[in-house]
Amino acid sequence: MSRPVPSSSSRQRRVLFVTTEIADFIKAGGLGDVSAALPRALKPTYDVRVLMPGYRQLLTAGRPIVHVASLPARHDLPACEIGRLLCEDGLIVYVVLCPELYDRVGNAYGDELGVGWADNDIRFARLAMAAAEIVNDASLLEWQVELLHLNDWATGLTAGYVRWLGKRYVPSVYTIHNLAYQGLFPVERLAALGIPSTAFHIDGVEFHGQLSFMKAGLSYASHVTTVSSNYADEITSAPLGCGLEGLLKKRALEGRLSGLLNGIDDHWDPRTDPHLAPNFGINDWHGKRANTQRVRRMFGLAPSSGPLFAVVSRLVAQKGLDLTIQVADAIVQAGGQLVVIGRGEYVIEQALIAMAALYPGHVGVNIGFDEGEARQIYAGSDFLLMPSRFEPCGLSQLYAQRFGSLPIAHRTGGLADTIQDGINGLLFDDMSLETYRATVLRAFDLFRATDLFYAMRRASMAGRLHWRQAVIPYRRLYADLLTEAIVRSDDVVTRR
Ligand SMILES: Nc1ncnc2c1ncn2[C@@H]1O[C@H](COP(=O)(O)OP(=O)(O)O[C@H]2O[C@H](CO)[C@@H](O)[C@H](O)[C@H]2O)[C@@H](O)[C@H]1O
Repeated sequence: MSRPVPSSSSRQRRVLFVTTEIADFIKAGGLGDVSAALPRALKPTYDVRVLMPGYRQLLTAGRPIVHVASLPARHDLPACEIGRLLCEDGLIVYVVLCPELYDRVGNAYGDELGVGWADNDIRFARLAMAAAEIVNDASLLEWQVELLHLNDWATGLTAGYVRWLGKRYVPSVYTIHNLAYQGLFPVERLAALGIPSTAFHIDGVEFHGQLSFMKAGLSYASHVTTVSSNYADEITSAPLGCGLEGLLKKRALEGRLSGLLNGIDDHWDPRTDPHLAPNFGINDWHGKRANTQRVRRMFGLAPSSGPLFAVVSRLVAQKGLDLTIQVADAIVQAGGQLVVIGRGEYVIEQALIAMAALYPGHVGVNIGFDEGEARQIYAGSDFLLMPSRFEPCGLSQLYAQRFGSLPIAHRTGGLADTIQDGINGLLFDDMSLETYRATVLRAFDLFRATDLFYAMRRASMAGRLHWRQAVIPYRRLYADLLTEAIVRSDDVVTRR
């Protein structure tokens, strides 16, 4: 309690960014990257602080955590402490300290084998309730939250708790990074989680007879965003609306659904990335080739002058790995090679291992999650395969482009917004094996047309979608919501 809270300019408005991953400490996918980059990009303008669960990865990161507040048990949510951790660059991360819920071996959502924790409703309701309590009681952290920014289903209940417990209106932004994960639980859990039964209706948290954390966020947040404008459009109808298209369409018509494209930050730069040997920039194709040879060695591939294809992915149905497994033969027959790093569903892992066994020396698979290796693969590959069935934004293709690896992707979601066919990658329109295979074979022609290939590589490396630009619409949205809050708070006080 004794450490002084680093002061912020009094003119900066206070934003609590609630998330379940941050790449500094724990990352399961793109949410971890965004949670590390977006609050930092906002910091020059807003006093943004992060709130997240006190996973083992944070407790053992070697950074001091100062206890700043205690919260009582509520319903079946255990009592917890709030700790404050200061990142090296000054970003403040508040940590919900509740060892029985978070101090476990595994990732943010499940055990080492990827099996979701059975008490995830309690785990993430505890996080959401902590956020709402911080919003409600300015004395807790001696820092009055003026705006909440929530991310994905695991934080969705926060918007509900703020409304149910709230003494004042606090505007909230709810960002959908992936609508397919909804956080559905049996209705019988309402009381345990402290959700009023009156909220269990079609305009509240009910989804086909179940409790939906995702829907709490969509129903109660002041504004919903997602991570590309194309995906924002796609989710207002079936099938990508995942059953929530009606509500999302309504939010869109109210002007309360926006697609704000993700960016990438300075850490993703082949000229300086410490994982690469050697570093390289645009036109240093010799340096890039040295990284290709290194990846071949890492995966035990034979020497080759053909193109190297890569996959860096969570291994889930969304990412279309089944199709990539079916084009492996065409890649090898045409003189190419393929490397994969990924972790996820057991069936997909096993199918990839079986694929690698069929093409020794030409296809390599690493079942794992390794940031350094992922970066080496982006740097060493010529093409990144991303036949996603849907893709809210996608960061892998952006990293690949920056590292001079041309993405080959399905024209969907953020992939369509960030890849220009024939300029900085290749796109195919329909999600069929034939079209995908034809596009992969197109890549071989491109690889042989050296001038065009290098021109595209240059274009992809130069086209930087940086968080410095990507943050601008978030700043505007925050400003609009804060202005609107002045009016709404009077209204809420009158209604209560
Ligand atoms: N085996 C492995 N080893 C090391 N690193 C690995 C890895 N597998 C994946 N990664 C890394 O995980 C991240 C993946 O991010 P993406 O945005 O491409 O997809 P994801 O589906 O996780 O994110 C969701 O949220 C983000 C953020 O909004 C959206 O862009 C996206 O469309 C949505 O599905 C990248 O940083 C990638 O390098």
